[in-house]
Amino acid sequence: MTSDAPAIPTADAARPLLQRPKEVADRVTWIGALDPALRNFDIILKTANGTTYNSYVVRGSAGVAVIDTVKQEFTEEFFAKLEEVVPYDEITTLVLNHLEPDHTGAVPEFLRRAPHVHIYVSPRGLQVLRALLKDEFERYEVTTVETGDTVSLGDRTLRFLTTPYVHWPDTQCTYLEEQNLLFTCDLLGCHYCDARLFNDKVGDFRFSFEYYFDHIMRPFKRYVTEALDLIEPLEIDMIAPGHGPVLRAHPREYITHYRRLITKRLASETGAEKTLLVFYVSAYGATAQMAEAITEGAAESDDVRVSLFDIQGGDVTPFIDLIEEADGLAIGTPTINGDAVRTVWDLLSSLVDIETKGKLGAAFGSYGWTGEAVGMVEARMQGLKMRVPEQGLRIKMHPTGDELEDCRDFGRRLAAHLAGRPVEREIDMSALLGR
Ligand SMILES: Cc1cc2nc3c(=O)[nH]c(=O)nc-3n(C[C@H](O)[C@H](O)[C@H](O)COP(=O)(O)O)c2cc1C
Repeated sequence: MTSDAPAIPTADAARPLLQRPKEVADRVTWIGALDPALRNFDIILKTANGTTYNSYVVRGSAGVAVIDTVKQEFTEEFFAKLEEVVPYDEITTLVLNHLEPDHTGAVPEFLRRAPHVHIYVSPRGLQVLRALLKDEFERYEVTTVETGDTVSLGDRTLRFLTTPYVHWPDTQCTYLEEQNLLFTCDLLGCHYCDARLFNDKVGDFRFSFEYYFDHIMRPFKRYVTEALDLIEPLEIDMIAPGHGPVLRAHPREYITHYRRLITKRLASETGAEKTLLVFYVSAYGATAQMAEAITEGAAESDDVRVSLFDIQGGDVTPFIDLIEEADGLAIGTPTINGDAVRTVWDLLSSLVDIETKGKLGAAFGSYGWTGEAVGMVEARMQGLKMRVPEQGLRIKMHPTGDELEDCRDFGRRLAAHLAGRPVEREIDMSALLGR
């Protein structure tokens, strides 16, 4: 063997990349876990590339902080990495940017091993931490922090930024001042597992980044905007999220891209100020007739643009962008076996991805004898915090000529609600006269 022959790898060195800690910046070390086989996250997300649970150690001259931990099943792997980087008695600080179990699974055991650490969470995080630790909570020193609060590690300073609802109420970001490094937890993260870790080294994760935004951040756009307002003025050399690649190449591009995703709007050709979408399903055409008459009535006003869609048996996901931008939503369904039709439930359940609070909602449909479906759709709309100003319109079997006129009136009233005009109602003289 010549002297320059490759060294025989030791068992340690043979461990796959990132079964070891990895330095991401000067005295900042990644000690997270890779989960390449994961195909479904939080029940709701597809994770074709698996994910990572990112945790970091920051070493200062007078203290060592651990930022977030990992999902419970990766606890041992996490401790193996942590112990390579720092002995427990040197750790002074535990920062929990977000208390969701995928970042706090190792926290109870971590605190048993390092009970002396000082924990920093947001005020809302405190409630979740209490629920996580139960009786053990009282044993630990916990401080709540808000935007502008700092913790000194000697020659390193952690500054906190409260960023609620991205995507849990408790979320915060932590900024390592001396290195312009922002720990964002779920914000600007994504489910993408690649042991090369850095955004300039891993495969193409753009799809995962947008998919994560669409399903995790999009329902909270208002809050994400506030969070971006808070972090944008910072000098940022690196963004270290809780999932997916560490963003060291062009980190600000990712913030800009979030802005683009938040403000994305479809092109509109009309000058109408408000939009109403009418969706329906219909087995025998009765609800379809109602939908057409409602559309006709609503479309009489110039200030509301009305669109009609038959969604029977179809995939509803293409409508989500449209619904997000619409001001109002009317949904028609017959009652079939005491329920609304499945496609209507699909549509309603897919609305969790967008903000529906305050949008106008209305339900209508034909029925034969019990007619529960309309009330169910209304209840769901109310559950989504939509404004439901008109009682749902139900018609027994196929509508008569008069009933079709009722549908047009219903449409006219929906348009008036949307445009902020006075809502005219026909006065029921027989009711007034007590007949
Ligand atoms: C399979 C089936 C089940 C039904 N179940 C109910 C029911 O539980 N309650 C009810 O009020 N009407 C029920 N109906 C009656 C329909 O709601 C009624 O025919 C309605 O007019 C259909 O509207 P469409 O033409 O828009 O589909 C049922 C109809 C079918 C075909």
